[in-house]
Amino acid sequence: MNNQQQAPILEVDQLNVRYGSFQAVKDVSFSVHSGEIFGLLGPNGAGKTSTLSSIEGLLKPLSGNITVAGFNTQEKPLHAHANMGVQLQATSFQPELTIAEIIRLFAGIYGVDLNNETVKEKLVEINLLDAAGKKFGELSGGQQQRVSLVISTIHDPQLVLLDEPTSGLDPQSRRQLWERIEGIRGKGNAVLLTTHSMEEAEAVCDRIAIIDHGRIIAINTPQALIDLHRNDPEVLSVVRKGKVTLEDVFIGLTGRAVRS
Ligand SMILES: Nc1ncnc2c1ncn2[C@@H]1O[C@H](COP(=O)(O)OP(=O)(O)OP(=O)(O)O)[C@@H](O)[C@H]1O
Repeated sequence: MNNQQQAPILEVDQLNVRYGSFQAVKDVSFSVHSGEIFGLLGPNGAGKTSTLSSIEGLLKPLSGNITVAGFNTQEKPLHAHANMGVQLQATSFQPELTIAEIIRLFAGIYGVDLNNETVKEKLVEINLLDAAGKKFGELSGGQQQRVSLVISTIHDPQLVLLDEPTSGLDPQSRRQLWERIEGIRGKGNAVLLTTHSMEEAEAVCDRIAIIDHGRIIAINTPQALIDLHRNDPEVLSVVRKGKVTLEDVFIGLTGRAVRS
């Protein structure tokens, strides 16, 4: 049985999010399966973070159902949360704590028993063993991202949620992070990420959803989206170097206008 036939690890059904009178997410439905990296792509303000925050339980949606590992996030939030890992922003970490202290602290929060040897293994995993005693605030952006990713997976969750995990990283750090994200998939777990990078979406995502003005306008593999839309007049009108790319399809589908 392939993973698409199993029950999805994440199911978002008819999600609607409203801020006051403004509806940011409109009838969004999609599912993510074990062993899959799924990307949410969309212009600024499209509703990606609102969707992610609803899954994480940080935002109460107007309507819709979300299940994680079979648990409804509103009815069984603790069970749902136990099965997800959320990448925290750098500002969520106390800058005066060392990396080793942060790993121990979050292991405690997640109820994971780490001894000195397993903390060391985590540090080796993110190439930061030599920096174990460094304060978080002294790390580079790339190093902070690596710490943040290891924290989000410390309890080996079945679903990992990453909001623009590689923004601001140099190509080397970005590649390294891609490999770590692929490592999560390699263990049979699932990743839902948001990104503005079409290169990233093509390189690591098995499937992507393009979201615009709060609605999903396409879901497919990156290659299938290119193949399906390569002859659309809107796509052809934005092709730059003769070969249709995912970015051409994205701009063809979402329009050229810069969002506020
Ligand atoms: N707390 C809030 N109150 C009012 N409006 C909000 C709030 N948070 C988000 N919005 C609006 O909802 C819409 C969707 O925002 P969201 O952050 O989900 O988009 P996004 O796709 O993640 O954008 P970006 O790529 O810029 O991060 C935007 O128009 C935004 O201005």
